[in-house]
Amino acid sequence: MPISFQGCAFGHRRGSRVFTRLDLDVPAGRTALIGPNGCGKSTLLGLAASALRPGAGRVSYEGLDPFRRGNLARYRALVGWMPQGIRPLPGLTAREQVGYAGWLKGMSRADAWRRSLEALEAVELGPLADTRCSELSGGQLRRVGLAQTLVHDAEVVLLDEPTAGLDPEQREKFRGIVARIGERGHLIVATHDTADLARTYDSVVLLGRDRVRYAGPVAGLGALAGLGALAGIPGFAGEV
Ligand SMILES: Nc1ncnc2c1ncn2[C@@H]1O[C@H](COP(=O)(O)OP(=O)(O)OP(=O)(O)O)[C@@H](O)[C@H]1O
Repeated sequence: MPISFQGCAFGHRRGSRVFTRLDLDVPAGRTALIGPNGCGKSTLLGLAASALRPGAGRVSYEGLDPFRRGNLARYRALVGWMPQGIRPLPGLTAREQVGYAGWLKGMSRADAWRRSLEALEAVELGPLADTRCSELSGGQLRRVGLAQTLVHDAEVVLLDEPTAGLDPEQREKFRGIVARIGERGHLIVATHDTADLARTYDSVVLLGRDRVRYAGPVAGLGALAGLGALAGIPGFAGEV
């Protein structure tokens, strides 16, 4: 199991809890994380990325707990995270921004620089490597964000709504890139883009308020759709 949540409690503010006791083994391979607005998808990814620390319980990747002494840097080198809202760093080109992300993850400057171009090529942005990020479109900037998570060869890639706000053409391109990333390691993608889940993902985790309603193969979601359990998930067309 790539990422495991054991009895996790978390609230962004004192007195409010997104999770009171989350138990979840995220399936291996490509997993879509779906659920209604505000159910905690971004929070779950933030916990998986070790950007958020559970108030109780633990999150681990193959047994590695990021908050155990001395583990944090190693954990973050293994787990890449693309949060919502990638911002261009002032004055930096796409390659510089991606290389900087690699350096922050502990790569040498030379390795980060070399790998940054490969990561940009993996997201089909090689030709724009020397363009300033501030001049890129929203979809292109999202791909820079994706390259930032790939630059250090993470074994698990977490993407928070990577296709939100993209036009259908860019969305389709993104799906292809996501499918290729899934071939190299584990991938967990929070998404409202639920059309055609079976084409892009192996498994689905359906989150409800403070609980996991389903975790398993995409095909198993069909039965839930029949029970109306998917009502209220924006964009969910019913068919998977
Ligand atoms: N920084 C924050 N401070 C306080 N509350 C927060 C913060 N971030 C999220 N929340 C609250 O935590 C809950 C879960 O939010 P989260 O963003 O994880 O849900 P989500 O499923 O990703 O939502 P969406 O589908 O709308 O992106 C919501 O009630 C939200 O209002």
